[in-house]
Amino acid sequence: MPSMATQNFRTSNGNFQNEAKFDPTRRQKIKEQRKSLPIAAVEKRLVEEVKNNDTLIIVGETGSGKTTQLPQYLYYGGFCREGGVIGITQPRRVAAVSVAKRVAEECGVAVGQKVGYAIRFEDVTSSSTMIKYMTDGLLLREALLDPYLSKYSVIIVDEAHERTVHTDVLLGLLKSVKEKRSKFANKALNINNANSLKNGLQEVAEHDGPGSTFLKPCHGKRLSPLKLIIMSASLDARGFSEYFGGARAVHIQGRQYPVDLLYTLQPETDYVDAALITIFQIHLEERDGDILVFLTGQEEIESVERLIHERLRQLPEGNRKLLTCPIFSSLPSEKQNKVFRLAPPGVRKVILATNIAETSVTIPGIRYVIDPGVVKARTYDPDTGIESLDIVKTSKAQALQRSGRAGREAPGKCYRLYPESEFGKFEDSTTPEIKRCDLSNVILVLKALGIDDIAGFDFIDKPNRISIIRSLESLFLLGALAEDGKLTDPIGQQMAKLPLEPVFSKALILASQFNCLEEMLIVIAMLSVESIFYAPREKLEESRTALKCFSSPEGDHLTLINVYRASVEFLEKSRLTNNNEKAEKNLRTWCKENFINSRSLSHARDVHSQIKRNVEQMGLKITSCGDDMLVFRRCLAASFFLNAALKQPDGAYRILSSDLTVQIHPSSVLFRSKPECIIFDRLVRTNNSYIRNICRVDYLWLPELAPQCYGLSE
Ligand SMILES: Nc1ncnc2c1ncn2[C@@H]1O[C@H](COP(=O)(O)OP(=O)(O)OP(=O)(O)O)[C@@H](O)[C@H]1O
Repeated sequence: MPSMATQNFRTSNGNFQNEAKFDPTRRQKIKEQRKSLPIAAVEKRLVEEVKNNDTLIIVGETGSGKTTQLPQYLYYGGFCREGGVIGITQPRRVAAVSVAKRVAEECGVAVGQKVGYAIRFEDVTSSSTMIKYMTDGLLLREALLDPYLSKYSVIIVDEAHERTVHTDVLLGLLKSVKEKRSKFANKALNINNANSLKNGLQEVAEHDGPGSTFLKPCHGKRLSPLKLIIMSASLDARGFSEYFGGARAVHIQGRQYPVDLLYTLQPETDYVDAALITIFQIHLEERDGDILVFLTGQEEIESVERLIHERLRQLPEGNRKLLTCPIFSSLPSEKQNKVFRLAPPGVRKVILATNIAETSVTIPGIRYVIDPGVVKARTYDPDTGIESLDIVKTSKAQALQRSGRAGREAPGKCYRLYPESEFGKFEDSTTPEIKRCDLSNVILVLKALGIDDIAGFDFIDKPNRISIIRSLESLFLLGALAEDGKLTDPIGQQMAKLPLEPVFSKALILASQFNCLEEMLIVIAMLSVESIFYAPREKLEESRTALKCFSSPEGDHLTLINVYRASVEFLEKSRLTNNNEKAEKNLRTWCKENFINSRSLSHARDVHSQIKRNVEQMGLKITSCGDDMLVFRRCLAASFFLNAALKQPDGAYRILSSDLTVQIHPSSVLFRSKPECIIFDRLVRTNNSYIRNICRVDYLWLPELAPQCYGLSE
């Protein structure tokens, strides 16, 4: 075994990362696999292209090796020689984590050494990290602390075709950072002594205008020009090239293995049923290989999982070796990681995934992909200010990405559950998310970066003007923006520092004034994860009885506090007589008995410690309101006032800020009691518009605590 120093790294949430594995046979296999990738043939040319061009657009087939190989080529090509880091952004956490793990393995190091990743609430990097995978949202946050992104020598924006709101904002930001760094480097080249270097820096800062924080290069290093690479398998290279002033675009030819595309003869009326039939058809008729099925959400995935198990029971014993593996964004990462493990020999794995498995990831073993051609996408109605999730058709680019999850280790097949003629009618690419989402968060980040003229920001696609106005309005009402549109000090500045939705950040800041920050930290952590409670259909009554032990007549927020505190109390007691591992195990059993999703709860505990650290760093006072929950509810009303609703004679609710009529979701503890006035956390649209996470408030508190919204006009 080669001797190489390995070290365990602790993540911010205290977990240890995998140690590097040095199985020589596997290393040899990986080495050969890397050599056979289409991108390997053009390694030298690609490095030259990056040397010669400050902005480069790379388009290459799915699986050709862009995400895993290019950063390594650049590393060996000398792009980290002066200590610069190669940063690669991904739209999704699961891709950032799984690709970093793969590349670390290819390099023979433990994750967190030379190769690491950072996602919200989890940083697995160290001072020796030179290749860093991260989500695009995380890089945006880094820009708040280091506006020149000075530690990076190269930034690769991967899967740019997805056009997430973060990718779009990042592209605009990187365009300007790149120009400034080039200007800065040119200036520095012309300057011979330290004094004039200082003047040169001053000049750049003055040119950048008031409010610029770009005076000093960070980390005490000289800034070199930033190399920017935009990458995807399905990119409108021309549009991106134009946006970057005629940037060079290169195409990597060839794919690793062929993928056969199969279409249905007729349109399917029930895609879930069609998916089920196809799963079993493959399972019973096709040779070895795992199946990846794209579905639209957690509920659909869980129901398909149940149906698969039901149908399996009807098959002869020998045909039952089919293992289901769900993956969706609210699933805790340890569970998400399960899909990357190979099934035992002789067992076929069927992965039921949302579009989080659509790009970048390689799931070992996948030979078959089932694509119903639909996806759940964010939509935003600027007239009501309401954001919702709707099921829509995928674009051609998405279909291509989905089929590209097969054919990565061997030839594959993609079953499209629609006729070929339908495919022709799909949009070429997905509508950029920035055109269909609430912009408050983005605006807050841009303002914190000193970009005040939001409408004038150089977006690759401009968002809707009404959406901008609406989001500016809500930030103003939340007290984050002053009348001149600038971030307020300290509220707006503090809100921008927290990696949370603006309303959550505001709630934490207000809670320190209301002396209930301890309670609010718990609530925000619990609201940041999904499905704390689970209610299996076959045990509905039992789960309802369990919930009653925690439920508060005041609503879901207080109920969540009760659950969190009861779990902490249980864990502390258990630790008195057990070691930590056993105590955690006991907690999982306690969760199971109480129909609480132990993984979600553990995720909430991680989020809690992270945001607690954040508010402590900001100097906020963490105190408890004790038994006086009225104070806490008043604080909720003062924060979530934009989500206040009044009961209507028919039992429905009217949202005061938009006049929209909604129903309380059946999962709420207030579903039956239906108080007069409430605030809620989120709206979900299925056949009905439902509000979730609800707390009873007093109608009269609204004009008192949110006069900017509900004050009586004179
Ligand atoms: N975790 C893994 N296990 C096994 N093979 C892997 C793994 N990750 C990558 N590979 C191999 O490396 C190849 C290249 O993957 P990579 O993600 O770099 O491709 P890509 O061009 O970025 O694809 P995409 O456009 O789909 O993101 C895959 O096709 C696969 O053969």
